[in-house]
Amino acid sequence: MEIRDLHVVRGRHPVLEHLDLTIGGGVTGLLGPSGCGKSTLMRCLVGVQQVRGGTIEVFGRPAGSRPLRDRVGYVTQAVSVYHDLTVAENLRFFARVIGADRAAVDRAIAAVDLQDRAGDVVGRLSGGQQSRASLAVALLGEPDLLVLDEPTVGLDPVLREDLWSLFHRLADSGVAVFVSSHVMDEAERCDRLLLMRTGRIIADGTPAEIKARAGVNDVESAFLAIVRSDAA
Ligand SMILES: Nc1ncnc2c1ncn2[C@@H]1O[C@H](COP(=O)(O)OP(=O)(O)OP(=O)(O)O)[C@@H](O)[C@H]1O
Repeated sequence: MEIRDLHVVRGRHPVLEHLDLTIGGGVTGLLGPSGCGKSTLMRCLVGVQQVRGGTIEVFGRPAGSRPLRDRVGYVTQAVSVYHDLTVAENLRFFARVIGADRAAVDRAIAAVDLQDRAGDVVGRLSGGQQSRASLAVALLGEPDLLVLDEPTVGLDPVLREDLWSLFHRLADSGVAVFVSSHVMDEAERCDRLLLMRTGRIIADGTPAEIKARAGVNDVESAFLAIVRSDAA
């Protein structure tokens, strides 16, 4: 994925200013405080954000273009499955929409480890299970890129851990996973970490590299140190 000179204005304010970024395989984490532009950047990658300037290419095609429809999965912050349908009913419904077969439904449910709850109505599942059901929908088309906007928000540490393990299993199977979070302790789970602040990427590297560069032991301190040296 190649982003060049991306410029986005939302409302009256510039949100992303001349952003350049290349994203590859593995689990890439986008971390930064609320409002820094993470969702906006993700919306650009999936091609649903109006941009003022710049280019965004995914697998060599313009973001959002037709050939990418099955290749990019996107999970927004809101749970995007029907609460009054079961997990399996949701998956079968979305499979019909995108033309995926029955086997894809079973594979997606298995990938998020919801086989035991496939017959349960989504509204009666836990938050983490609901997030996994949304993720299963995104997996239906067997995407090569998964864009996940704060998928672990509001989940307890055990469920967050489960989801991160799932992201790594997906990445190991060849899916590029691009995931945002504003929880700094999740940073350690990323293969590559992008720290974002007010529409700019202020650090880019493995968690170990970023900590070493800042001379600190945790990503939160690294973030603060980088912000301070940036301001100085
Ligand atoms: N629909 C909108 N219209 C105008 N401005 C918007 C809109 N959505 C977001 N913004 C602004 O764009 C900026 C970036 O928002 P964005 O949602 O990308 O941030 P974020 O880092 O994803 O935040 P969060 O972690 O809270 O989801 C914010 O200043 C926000 O106020």
